[in-house]
Amino acid sequence: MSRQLLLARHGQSAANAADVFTGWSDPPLTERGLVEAHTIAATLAGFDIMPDVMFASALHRAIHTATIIRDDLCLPLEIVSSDALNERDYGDLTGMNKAEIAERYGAEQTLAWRRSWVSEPPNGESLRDTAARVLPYYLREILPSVLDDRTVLVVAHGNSLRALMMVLEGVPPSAAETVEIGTGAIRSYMFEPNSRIASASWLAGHSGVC
Ligand SMILES: O=C(O)[C@H](O)COP(=O)(O)O
Repeated sequence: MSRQLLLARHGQSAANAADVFTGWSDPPLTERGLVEAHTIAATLAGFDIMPDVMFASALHRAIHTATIIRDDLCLPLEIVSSDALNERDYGDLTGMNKAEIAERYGAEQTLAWRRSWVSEPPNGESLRDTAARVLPYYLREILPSVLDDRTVLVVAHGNSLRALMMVLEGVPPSAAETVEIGTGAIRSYMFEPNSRIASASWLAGHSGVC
């Protein structure tokens, strides 16, 4: 009996390394990102955790990270991929350097675009918008597997996972900026049969650079 949900952020991408807003753009993993993906697998193995269901977004950096984890752990699984788990759409900020945007629009506005619950980047999604597409998918596709006594691994993105974590952990919108998941980090939840969360913990650090 397991009922364990694991959320892992993809390894570092080329856009993360260049400090640009990534959003729905589709850069590859860097060398460091590849190492982070292998490290996620090693960490899970170290805890004796073998996922039996795996989800990923439809973006390359998440699918590649999930594939490395699956192959390192020799798991005979198909990775279920969905764009419902994609990164928040950063709209017109996509591809722009984060430090340059902070200089142009100010640190406060940039922080609001990056970390508030309701602030929408121009032509992009707020974190609330991102939650509104992640949560139905979580309730429909992911939670039923967890409650079916599975160990479920979801490989996705900084903001699609933040949105999910906020709801799972009851973090109010006013505290949105306190929730962070770095590249290669793993958040683990154990569930009770009634779908309540019994415990939450980090299996790997959440203080990545991006
Ligand atoms: O899309 C991005 O740029 C990153 O995945 C997350 O960026 P953020 O830390 O600015 O939200």
